[in-house]
Amino acid sequence: MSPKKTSFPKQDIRVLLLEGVSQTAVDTFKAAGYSQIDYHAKALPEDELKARIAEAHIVGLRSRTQLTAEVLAEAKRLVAIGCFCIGTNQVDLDAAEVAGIPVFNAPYSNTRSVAELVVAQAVMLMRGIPQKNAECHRGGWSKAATGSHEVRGKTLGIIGYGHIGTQVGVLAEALGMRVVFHDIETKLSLGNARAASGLNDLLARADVVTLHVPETPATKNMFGAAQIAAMKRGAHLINASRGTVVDIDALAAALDAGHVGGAAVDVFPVEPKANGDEFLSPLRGRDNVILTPHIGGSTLEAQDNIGVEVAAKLVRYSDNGSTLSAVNFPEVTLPEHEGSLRLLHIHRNVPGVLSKINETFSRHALNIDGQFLRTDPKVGYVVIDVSADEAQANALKDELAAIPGTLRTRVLY
Ligand SMILES: NC(=O)C1=CN([C@@H]2O[C@H](COP(=O)(O)OP(=O)(O)OC[C@H]3O[C@@H](n4cnc5c(N)ncnc54)[C@H](O)[C@@H]3O)[C@@H](O)[C@H]2O)C=CC1
Ligand SMILES: O=C(O)C(=O)COP(=O)(O)O
Repeated sequence: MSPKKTSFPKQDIRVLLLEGVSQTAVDTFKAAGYSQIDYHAKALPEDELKARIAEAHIVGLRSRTQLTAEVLAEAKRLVAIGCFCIGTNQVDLDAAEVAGIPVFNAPYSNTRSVAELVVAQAVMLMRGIPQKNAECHRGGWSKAATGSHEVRGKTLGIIGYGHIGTQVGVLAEALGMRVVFHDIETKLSLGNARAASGLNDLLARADVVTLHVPETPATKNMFGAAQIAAMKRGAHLINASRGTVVDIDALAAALDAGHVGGAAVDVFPVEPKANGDEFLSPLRGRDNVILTPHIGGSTLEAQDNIGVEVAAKLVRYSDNGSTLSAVNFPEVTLPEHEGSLRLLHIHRNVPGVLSKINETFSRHALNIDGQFLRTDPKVGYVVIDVSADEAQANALKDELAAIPGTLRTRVLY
């Protein structure tokens, strides 16, 4: 990537990186000419987050930092947000959109890491290894096959058959498991996996149930006492999706009652804010539960790939205006604009804005080399490549900024 000049000099663009995102992200920004990088190994307390985000043009975070509407209200200069992970539920996506801020994530880079962990957990749970491990640590020794099973020939039920769920299915089939899945969308089955006829059908059949849905209003507490009761007695539950998806008290009760044979849980309704803070959960202290501190995607391979993927998307937006793969914003894929200046105009999607933009251009009688427009119900994003010098482009930018409904304007040289 060759450093390109933007209306706002690159050396003044401040990049705030939180939660110890990979060094590959820093390297990607630096290689693209961004030198002002404020790097933090941890999430920041809210007060400090507000103070730092007020100065930032680009922010990168993982799943812990909550970018609420209140925090975003402080982010007066912010042009883009990068979630260096898959989930984007920690960001108020609507508030970001109406502030004219696209949000990017890494939809694939850590999926394999989660899938490997989940399949390993299925094997461990079916063998009763968590209990045997705990017993040995206490000096116990109980060599027996009771309650210990191969996964071969057993049924894995996958709820949410997306990027992670499908990979879990493929790996599980390689171990000889039967795979059934449930999704709200019609999905192409990979291998011999089969769609269940509904969630209850899956629960009635599965020896191990694993959740891979995003956090949405519909998935909050979607796995409660009724769903747990519908599982086969002694079946195991794995949750590496989001902590809010499972009613954790209902799970604890079902484990105590022996209805659920074991569980592996990586995500929790409330997670400690920082390493070293106490982890509180009703699931603590049970030998048949594998507890992990939200590390499903935390492998060096995944983190390095995510660093490059998300930083490259942020650089591309900052340098070129492309919003390809933004999760909350009209998506525009843009060619390079050699020989033209590029004006970006983000506005509320209300009647009359486009005609005012076009009037502005016709007043200046400049040659338009390219025009790109995408809208969604809330926001319109117009990109105009124009043969103009810097002074003309800046004059145009000021006029565009004055159009009622404008959220943001930028010029890319
Ligand atoms: N533990 C960890 O460290 C990690 C956790 N995750 C979590 O895993 C989630 C899933 O990741 P991907 O597979 O990449 O997402 P994805 O978007 O590719 O797949 C999610 C699937 O769930 C389905 N779905 C949505 N609502 C549903 C519902 N109510 N019932 C059944 N299916 C439903 C969707 O149609 C989609 O097929 C992420 O959103 C994130 O929250 C992701 C990476 C790491
Ligand atoms: O990718 C996700 O959605 C995850 O849950 C991983 O989050 P993290 O980057 O480990 O904070």
